[in-house]
Amino acid sequence: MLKPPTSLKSPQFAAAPQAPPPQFSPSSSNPNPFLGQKRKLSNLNDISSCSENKKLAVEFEGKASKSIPPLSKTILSKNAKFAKRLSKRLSVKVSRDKISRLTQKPSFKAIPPSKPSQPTIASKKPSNIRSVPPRNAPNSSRLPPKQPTSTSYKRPVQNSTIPNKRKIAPLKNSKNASPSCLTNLTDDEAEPGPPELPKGHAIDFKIRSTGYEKVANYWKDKCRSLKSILNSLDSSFSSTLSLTDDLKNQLSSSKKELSAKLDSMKSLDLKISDLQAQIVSIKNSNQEILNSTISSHNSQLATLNNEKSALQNQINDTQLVVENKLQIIKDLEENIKQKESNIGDLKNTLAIEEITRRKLHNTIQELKGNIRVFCRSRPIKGPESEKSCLTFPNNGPASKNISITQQKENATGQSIPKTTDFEFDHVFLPDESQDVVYDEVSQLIQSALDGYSVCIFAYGQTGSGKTFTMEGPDEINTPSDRGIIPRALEQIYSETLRLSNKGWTYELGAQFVEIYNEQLFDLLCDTTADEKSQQVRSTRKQASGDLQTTKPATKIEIRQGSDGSSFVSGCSITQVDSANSVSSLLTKAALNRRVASTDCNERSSRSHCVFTLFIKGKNSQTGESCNSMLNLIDLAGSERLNNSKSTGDRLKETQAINKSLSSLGDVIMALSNGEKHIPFRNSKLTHLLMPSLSAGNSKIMMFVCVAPDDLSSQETLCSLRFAAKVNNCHIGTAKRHN
Ligand SMILES: Nc1ncnc2c1ncn2[C@@H]1O[C@H](COP(=O)(O)OP(=O)(O)OP(=O)(O)O)[C@@H](O)[C@H]1O
Repeated sequence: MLKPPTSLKSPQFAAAPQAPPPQFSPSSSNPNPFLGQKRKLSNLNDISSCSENKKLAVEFEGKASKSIPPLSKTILSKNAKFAKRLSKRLSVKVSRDKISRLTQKPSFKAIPPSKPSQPTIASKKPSNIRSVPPRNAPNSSRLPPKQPTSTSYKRPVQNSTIPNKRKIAPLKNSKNASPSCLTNLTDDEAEPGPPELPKGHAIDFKIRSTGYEKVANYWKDKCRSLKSILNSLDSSFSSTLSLTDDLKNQLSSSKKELSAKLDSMKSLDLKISDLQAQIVSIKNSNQEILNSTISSHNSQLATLNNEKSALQNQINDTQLVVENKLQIIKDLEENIKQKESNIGDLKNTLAIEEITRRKLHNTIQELKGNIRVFCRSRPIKGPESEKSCLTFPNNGPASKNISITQQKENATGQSIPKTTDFEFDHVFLPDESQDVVYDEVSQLIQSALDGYSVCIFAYGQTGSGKTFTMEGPDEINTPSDRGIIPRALEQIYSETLRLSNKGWTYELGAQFVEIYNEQLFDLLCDTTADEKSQQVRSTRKQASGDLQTTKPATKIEIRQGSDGSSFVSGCSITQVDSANSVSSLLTKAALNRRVASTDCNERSSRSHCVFTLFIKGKNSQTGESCNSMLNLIDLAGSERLNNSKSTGDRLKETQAINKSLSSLGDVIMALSNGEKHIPFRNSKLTHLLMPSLSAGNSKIMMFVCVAPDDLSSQETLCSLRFAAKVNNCHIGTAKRHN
């Protein structure tokens, strides 16, 4: 809030126009009526201006005093100071002291013409109006010395008062005149007016006129300075008015802002009331939710308490049941102890029964013959399908007969079919699966686990199905494709696990030897392919008589032990202690055999493969033990030398094969005939199989594999004749090896 300028409220400001002395009123005695009239007009203007200023000051004080900016405040302050000074000059110094002195001069009558009273006035002029000295005022220093006043002269005080009162009266009634202004004028009226000048006195008149002229000039200057002051005041008031207008504008804008604020306040009040209503509604809804939640929780709590009591009842019941069960368990434990003792007895009985079973099984095998010959014909291939030399009389599930028909020329040169019939322990038809074949073999495998040495041969010409029967096809897609060797290994391994429940523990060691050109090769060795290839090349050169071998082959030899038993030195034996080891060793053997076949043409057909499984078992319960061998032999092709028309290396291969096959026949015949000397050492094959083929030690099974095509009829016939010869052998009962 800005305060209005205090100077504008001062009563002295309004007193400024009261300066004119009362002695200048128009009077009939005034020798210069023009000057008196001018003085009157000037006083009126001053008073009017004073009233106007007062009016503006009051207006300013009433309306715009509350918001004057600092600049206008400064201007007003300056104006106020100036007005204050002006008021002092006019009201105090001029209107009272100076003018009264001028009017109280001694009577002109008493004053000599050479001593006018004007110098006295000039010498006592106030310092503050020094800036406007009367132009004709004589210098006080040059004034003549003061003349003594005449005693005859008296100042007519009351006469001079009346005209002044008459002149000021309208100002009293002026609407804008301030009380202080009127008061000052009244005080001046109380002073005595100027003495009337004596008439007809030339010298006095001259003196008086000179004095009046000086006073008039003095007041003229005063009026001019007052007018200039008045002009400056007008300009300052005009600026104040413009400021007032600005303030009015600001006030109106503030009013607008205030109304806008009021409107926003109203809207805020509305929002607040809405929010309060929302709060109340939310409080109510939350209270409802809380109440519902509390009630639901209370109901849940009640339910849980019911469940808890029910569970407590169940626990009590369960504890009773548990106590009963514990009692039952005690009874059962006693029963178990009793049963365990019974089981021990039964185990002993079972072991005895197992011994009995083995004996019976062996009896059955002996009744079947310790040399058994099975015949298996492979299926007819595409080009051979037109004609087959084989027929199967008494075709059935247990067929034993097979017939081969050949075209023979009679004495007259006519082609006459000639059929030769053979009977074996079992004849497998071409479409019979590997499973059916293995069913007949598995009983003999069981004999190997029971402690008997077993030899299973696959004999036949090349391409008749020997490898298919012993190992399976080249690509085994399903377990049913597998041949005798993988199935036998699997059976023995699983059987050792089963027999472990009966106290048996077994050690299984596998050996896989290839006999090529009367040389032994280890198919389970870790020899690299290069070493194997070198080994094979060396063997081929040795076989062909070229002694300049670059690297000697790894020597695998059959040696005689101190106890007379033979064994293979330098050949690795792989422990079979898991199902994985069974498959991995067969994979390794097939890989080694394939590498050898690459360097030696058709080697797989020209070599014997002997898989030997060494079985050592011990029964911790019965104290029994067993030590046996299972030999699974895939023989080389049995082509006749004359028919093969081989030459060179192939001829030597054929000769070596025939030699070993005939040695095998000779050994079997010798065993059958009961001869004292069995020619095991005539070939590497029979020498290798000597421990298994020794008299009375083995169970022998031979698969004679035949091809059904006409072109192979002669070789098929030879194979069937060899098998029939073996089938007629009786090598006595096999001995069990403990
Ligand atoms: N019973 C059978 N059923 C189906 N296919 C057979 C059967 N026997 C043999 N074969 C197939 O006949 C072909 C020759 O068989 P395999 O190689 O076993 O004869 P092999 O007598 O071992 O010959 P090699 O003496 O040359 O080794 C193979 O393709 C084989 O899959």
